[in-house]
Amino acid sequence: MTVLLIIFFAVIVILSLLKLSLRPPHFPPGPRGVPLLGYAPLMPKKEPIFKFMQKLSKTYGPVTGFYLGPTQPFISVVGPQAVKEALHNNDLNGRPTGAILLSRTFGESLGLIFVDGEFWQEQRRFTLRHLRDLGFGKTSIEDQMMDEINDLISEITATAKSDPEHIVDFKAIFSVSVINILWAIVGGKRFQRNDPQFKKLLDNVNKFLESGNAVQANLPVPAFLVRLFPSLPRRLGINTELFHPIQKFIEENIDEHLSTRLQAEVARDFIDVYMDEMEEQLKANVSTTFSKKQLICSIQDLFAAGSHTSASSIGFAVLYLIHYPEVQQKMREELDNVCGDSLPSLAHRSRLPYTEAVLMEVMRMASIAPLAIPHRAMKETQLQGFTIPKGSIIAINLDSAFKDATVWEDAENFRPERHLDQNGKVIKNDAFTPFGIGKRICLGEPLARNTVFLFVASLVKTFELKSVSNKPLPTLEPEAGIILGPKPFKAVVIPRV
Ligand code: HEM
Repeated sequence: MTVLLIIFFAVIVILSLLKLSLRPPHFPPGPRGVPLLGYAPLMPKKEPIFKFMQKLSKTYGPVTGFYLGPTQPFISVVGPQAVKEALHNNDLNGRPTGAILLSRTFGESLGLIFVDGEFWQEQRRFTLRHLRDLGFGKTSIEDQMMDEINDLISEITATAKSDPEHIVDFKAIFSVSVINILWAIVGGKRFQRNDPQFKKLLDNVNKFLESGNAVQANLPVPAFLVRLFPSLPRRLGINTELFHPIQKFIEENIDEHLSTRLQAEVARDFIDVYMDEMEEQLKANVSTTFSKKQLICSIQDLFAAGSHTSASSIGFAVLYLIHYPEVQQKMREELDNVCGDSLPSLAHRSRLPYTEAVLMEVMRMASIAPLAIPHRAMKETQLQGFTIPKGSIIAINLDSAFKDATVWEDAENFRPERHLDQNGKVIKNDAFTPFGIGKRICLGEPLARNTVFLFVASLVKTFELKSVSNKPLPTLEPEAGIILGPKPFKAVVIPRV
């Protein structure tokens, strides 16, 4: 083993020296790193990576290139034009396959997020089709959403009433509601808001997404080292062990589905649909991408991508509305005019342009997925006139497009009106792509949009949300991480009569 390690390190020293001096022709400009480790050790530890990359672009331009470790090219894409070009370039549709990331999924390329090629296409197409059939983004799931919203409203009302100042703690309050909507489609079950086991699982997802960064996750650590030292990803800031209890929970649910499924019974949810397909393909004896492990990892990905993102968006909306009470009031007036005495529904949505504009502005300002999810060059390709080598990791800075001064007037200010034309109709700016664009666009976009709309609109219709008197306004600065969430905050909640 010692000999193996010495040979391994000798090879990477040589490769590193070669790479640092010999960048491929037309490689994007960027900083040089140190031998062996590339630019990784020079990256800031405290500053958010997406902000640091925006700073680099001021020196090197919209496409910056450097090496992580001795052999891994890393490309940072900043600004609306470069971001759009990168997202539409199908050669950049791959995902990183490094051993650190794979340790999330049993050391294999499984799931929906960190897979690519034909495997990804088949699994994504199947998942999207069946989640849609089961209610994703459709009004058929609206009743379920409204149950969750009513449940949340009851809890917030009870908490506000039990406090003499009507103060409610908004820490992690939305996650269970949001995941219950997803889980109704995937696993056909609902969890109690205070179920400690379920809360712990969601907490693990949040911890994972709030730790680590796009650079550490892609350090080119060889798989044998991760196998030898399973805690290595955690030590490098990517705590993939947090997913172990989630995988166990998902597997138990799949087993329960198998044991309770009656012959000829129609599929109850996504787990049933998936297991049916798997069985059929196994019976037909064809080579298949379907497996129980893949189902566990797909559900894990839906969990990871779907809970913290939607919950953070709702949390940020509440936070911005506390900071901008006049916006909150204007939104409430529109909701009262259009919805009368009832809670907002999806049918009202097209008649609520101001509410829509507020939600768009929250997503622009909060920019919860500032670097999208890293892409990978499937083959050598061109971006903004530069050559991107095969295998490069691409960090696409969505946040930079949301704040670009050439596209947005007073970009740093919260101003929902910017999303409306003179007639008060919603307008869509090309640079505003919170769910990404192109083939890798967010798989949960319709569900997320409906969820965030119904929750925020219902909260504003039901409550007046205010800052706590004699306390500074809660910060709008996000909790750092791969996905940005609001820092824990409290607000005064006055139920409207
Ligand atoms: C407000 C909430 C959400 C936002 C802002 C958001 C944003 C994003 C973004 C920016 C990407 C990466 C696009 C790229 O790499 O180019 C993504 C991917 C993804 N999202 Fe979402 N998302 C949200 C909610 C959800 C929900 C609710 C689900 C599932 C239930 C979901 C599932 C996924 C999946 C599976 C991917 C990977 C798609 C692929 O690689 O093919 N997301 N999302």
